Amino acid sequence: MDKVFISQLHVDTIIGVYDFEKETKQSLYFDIEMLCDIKPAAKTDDIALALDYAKVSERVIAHTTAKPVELLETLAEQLAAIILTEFTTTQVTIRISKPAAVTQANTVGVEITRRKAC
Ligand SMILES: Nc1nc2c(c(=O)[nH]1)N=C([C@H](O)[C@@H](O)CO)CN2
Repeated sequence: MDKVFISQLHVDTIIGVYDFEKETKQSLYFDIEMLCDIKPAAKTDDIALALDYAKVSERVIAHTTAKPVELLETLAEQLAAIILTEFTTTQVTIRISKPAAVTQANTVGVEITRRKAC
């Protein structure tokens, strides 16, 4: 199966468990892989038949900045459900990195893979 991907999409937003995290935006980075068949788009050279990574990126930014949540897990599950519902992909993998969360680490985060229900 083919993939459309988004690498290191940067979004500043309110996210976190602790009180101090509810006042200042922090950086998140998203890596997203979406399984799909790219042949219809390739054959026709038509963006309407493509899984549009720009539209997915806009949707991820809009949702991530709309309503704060505490856990990266919550955000990852919400975004996976949105992408599987609104875009023509059968499986999505979302990795969210929060580099400022643990000073001793380069970055930390979560990764999930979810499939469209049959
Ligand atoms: N598995 C997770 N662990 C932690 C999260 C999280 O979202 N998922 N969040 C925090 C805090 O918000 C942290 O980022 C503050 O340093 C801690 N652990």
